[in-house]
Amino acid sequence: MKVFKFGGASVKDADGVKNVVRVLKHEGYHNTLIVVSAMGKMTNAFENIVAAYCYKQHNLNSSIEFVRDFHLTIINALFSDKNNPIFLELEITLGQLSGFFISNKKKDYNFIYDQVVGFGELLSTKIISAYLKEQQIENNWIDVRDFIKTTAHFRDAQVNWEVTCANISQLNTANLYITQGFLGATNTGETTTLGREGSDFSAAIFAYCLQANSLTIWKDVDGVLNADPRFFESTTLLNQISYHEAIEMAFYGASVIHPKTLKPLENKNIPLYVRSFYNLDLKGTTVSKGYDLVPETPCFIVKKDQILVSIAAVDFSFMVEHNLSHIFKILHDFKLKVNLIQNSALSFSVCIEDKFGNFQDFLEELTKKYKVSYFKAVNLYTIRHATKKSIATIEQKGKVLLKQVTKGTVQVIME
Ligand SMILES: Nc1ncnc2c1ncn2[C@@H]1O[C@H](COP(=O)(O)OP(=O)(O)O)[C@@H](O)[C@H]1O
Ligand SMILES: N[C@@H](CC(=O)OP(=O)(O)O)C(=O)O
Repeated sequence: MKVFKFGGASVKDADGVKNVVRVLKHEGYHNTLIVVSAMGKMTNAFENIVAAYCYKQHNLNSSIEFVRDFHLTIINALFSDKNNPIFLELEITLGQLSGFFISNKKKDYNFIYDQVVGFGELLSTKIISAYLKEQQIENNWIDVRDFIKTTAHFRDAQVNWEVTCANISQLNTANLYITQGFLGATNTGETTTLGREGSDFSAAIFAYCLQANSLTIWKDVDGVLNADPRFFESTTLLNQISYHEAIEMAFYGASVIHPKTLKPLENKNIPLYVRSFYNLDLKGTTVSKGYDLVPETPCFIVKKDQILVSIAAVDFSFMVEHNLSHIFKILHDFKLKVNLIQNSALSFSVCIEDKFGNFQDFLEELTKKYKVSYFKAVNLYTIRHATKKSIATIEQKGKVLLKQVTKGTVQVIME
């Protein structure tokens, strides 16, 4: 069996959905399970619905209307028969969302978030499944929440591998299935999510439990490149990457593959293909056992909008274990993601990402005990397989605030 994953970018409009059919016809679609994300940027739109409901940040009805219009435009373009059941299905699904708001008694933001954003994947898969049927491609729509079982850590649920694999192994590998990325469920049936951009991971879970022959992630780029083409003018396609190299790249922030995707594949030696959904003749990138990097070339990863914080003790005492463990506890308490650390005798620098908007509260807590200075909106560049020339390319972009060199990897924070 093979597993395909189509992300939001590949199904952002009606042409994207038509292109899924083209891919399936080109590649063959028996013995295949397809994992799909919410269409385009719909997860962000559902986040706005959550904010409207929880914080009254937007108007709830108009936020839901926006999502409804977006999907309606797509199905209007896909289905000429306006009696197709998908039109009713859209209303029923959005009715379930409104029903949740009426019946919900819980105040937990993370719980509410997961119950709401999951509708993005439910809608995208229902629409694609209906369109495949319309195109005479018989397929089985399955609800991933019956298969991937997780802990109740809403927004960052951990997979219960044993139960999940037992569920998934019930699938008939001769069929074509379509299911949702990003979602799971607790054993009492509440929807959970695996973390933003987690659909790659969902696809890897299916590949692992099905002992699939391969996982293919279809992208709007030719494969994994040596840099994000949005930020670098000239890039090189990487033909082959080892699991280990890919894990390192994803860990440092190469957003083309979600970091959790690779380990399950490596454990069962399942190759990952990253291919262009535009150009089906290209081979793309293979991530597998074997050469680390072909061609061997410096790889650039950029993380934007970071904060560089320098911390020193007020009494000029050394920054050693007890200070550091205290600082890490505060970082953890405020859910700040640490992307780089560097320390000297008297100061400790940390490059952080403030995903949840907690930086001001963190600062207040930290300044009770430490002298703190910081630079906001800095960029963190990581160069794997760095050469003198590649480092110079980055350093000429502006002022270097911090540089760290470890074997083969150079990290530079630029103002
Ligand atoms: N090293 C890289 N190689 C290729 N693409 C990259 C890389 N790093 C970041 N990207 C970006 O990842 C994008 C594809 O990922 P994404 O938009 O999240 O797709 P999807 O919605 O299908 O998951 C590309 O358009 C590209 O800008
Ligand atoms: N829709 C979810 C999950 C996901 O992985 O999406 P994508 O495959 O489009 O990155 C998100 O946007 O976070």
